[in-house]
Amino acid sequence: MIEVRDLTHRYVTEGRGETLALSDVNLTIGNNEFITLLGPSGCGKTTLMRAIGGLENPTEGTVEVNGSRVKGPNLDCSVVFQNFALLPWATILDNTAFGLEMRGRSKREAREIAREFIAKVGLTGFEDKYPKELSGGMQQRVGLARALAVDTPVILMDEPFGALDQQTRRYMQEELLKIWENDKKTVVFVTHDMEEAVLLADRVVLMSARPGRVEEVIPVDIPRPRNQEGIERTPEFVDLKEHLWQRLRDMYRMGAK
Ligand SMILES: Nc1ncnc2c1ncn2[C@@H]1O[C@H](COP(=O)(O)OP(=O)(O)OP(=O)(O)O)[C@@H](O)[C@H]1O
Repeated sequence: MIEVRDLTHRYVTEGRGETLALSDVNLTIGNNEFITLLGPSGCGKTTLMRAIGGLENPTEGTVEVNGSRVKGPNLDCSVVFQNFALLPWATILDNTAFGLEMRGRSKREAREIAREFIAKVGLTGFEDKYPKELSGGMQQRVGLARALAVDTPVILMDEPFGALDQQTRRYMQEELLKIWENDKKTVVFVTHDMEEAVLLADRVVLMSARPGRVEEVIPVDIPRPRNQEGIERTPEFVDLKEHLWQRLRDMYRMGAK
């Protein structure tokens, strides 16, 4: 369970003043829940995700993960970044094994587990390649394998498919859903794509324009397993998308005034 209480975050940049990124955010996320954070650009989605992972120390308020207050990088969470964040000098196998070694596994054990997760994301045969030899979609599969391999109860994903072309993105969304449905974990997934937010989520957390607040929490009661083609035809999907679009459009209009 993740408990975010009264979270406010201000970035202070020397000589350029302060940015109030989040204001009084409250949110409870259940175990094994898939949450998407959606909101206008710059509303603080990444900041909230980083605060949950202990990568950002909030100005006010608290985050608890499984009953423990987060005070620094949190070993209960693994992160998948938009730009993959792979080590360019390490092979796919070593990139995937890295987090396991950091958590104290022997090299042999880490590599064994890494191979299993490389297979899960469909990259068997690429273990000895380097990141630059792989397409963007394949690199992000490595990012996913690395995050899954450490087997944390929480996975934080910061627009992980944002840099991919539309087809690859769709494929990756479906792969992620399959993996998550087989081995559920708590996922906090940042996106600015309404369709992606609805396709993946148990609940969509809609945030207001900066300073980010929780504007609305919207349950997605569309049955799983889901895929893009199937879901697009459901009236629930169409209605949710329309609702989100109206809310976001209002926020952009307010921002433009
Ligand atoms: N390290 C930083 N120093 C100063 N300001 C920052 C820093 N990181 C983020 N900000 C500012 O805080 C606000 C929230 O940023 P954040 O990246 O959390 O938003 P976001 O909703 O994830 O944005 P986007 O959808 O554009 O990726 C923005 O105005 C951003 O410019």
